[in-house]
Amino acid sequence: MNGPIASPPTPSAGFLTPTTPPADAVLPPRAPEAPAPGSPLGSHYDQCFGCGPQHPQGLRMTTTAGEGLEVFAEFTVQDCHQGGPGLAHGGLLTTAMDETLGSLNWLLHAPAVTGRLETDFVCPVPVDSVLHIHAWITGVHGRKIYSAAEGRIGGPDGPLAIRAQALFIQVKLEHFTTHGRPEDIKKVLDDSDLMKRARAFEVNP
Ligand SMILES: CCCCC/C=C\C/C=C\C/C=C\C/C=C\CCCC(=O)SCCNC(=O)CCNC(=O)[C@H](O)C(C)(C)COP(=O)(O)OP(=O)(O)OC[C@H]1O[C@@H](n2cnc3c(N)ncnc32)[C@H](O)[C@@H]1OP(=O)(O)O
Repeated sequence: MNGPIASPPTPSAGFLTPTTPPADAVLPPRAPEAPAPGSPLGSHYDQCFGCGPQHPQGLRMTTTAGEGLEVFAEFTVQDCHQGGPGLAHGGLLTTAMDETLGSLNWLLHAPAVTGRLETDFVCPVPVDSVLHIHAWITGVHGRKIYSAAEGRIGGPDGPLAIRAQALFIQVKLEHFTTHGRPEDIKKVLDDSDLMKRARAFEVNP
């Protein structure tokens, strides 16, 4: 409590990479293997906190392909998602946005991980609300995939509650096999269904 106030640490170099695409970014065509508009995208990994159907505490979100490079998802805010009394925790709302934005990778057939995710919380989201999320790709530049999303309460035209922009970076499947906990990777490698889903992401040469 005594003595001079320490000066705050400065962010390390490279921290402020934008989530808006550069002028020479492109909007690639939807991958030929991408699920048809209106079809569910499925879960990329059954233990994923966002979409895994086997995750005991997860959000179990499902996402639907839209036209072009867009997807739609719904997230119902439950008792266990509270931050303030009766209100959704902002971090969980961000997770729902991350999950939906990540699902855009199905449309490009490219495994990618979140590099940067920015979220604006526009209004509080009460428990029992259904958040309708719309996410779309705003540009691709090399391995960088830029995207944006909006979440509205109660319906696709409901009040805007949350806005996000993200930068995903394309990776090879080795990203997961190299860095993931070995026993979890082994389970995926030993499960032909899971592997089929993982391979469904790989870009055809
Ligand atoms: C066999 C088992 C498979 C099982 C899995 C199956 C399928 C999974 C496939 C896909 C998943 C699909 C859907 C997922 C849906 C939702 C889930 C939510 C997603 C997440 O929850 S995912 C977890 C959080 N996420 C991370 O855990 C990333 C940690 N991180 C890293 O792993 C590295 O950091 C990496 C790989 C990002 C980059 O590393 P790297 O060595 O490959 O590339 P490098 O550093 O050279 O960067 C190349 C260019 O990107 C720029 N760049 C790099 N990083 C940046 C950053 N953070 N911000 C801004 N710009 C960045 C550089 O500035 C450079 O730009 P430039 O080209 O202009 O120089």
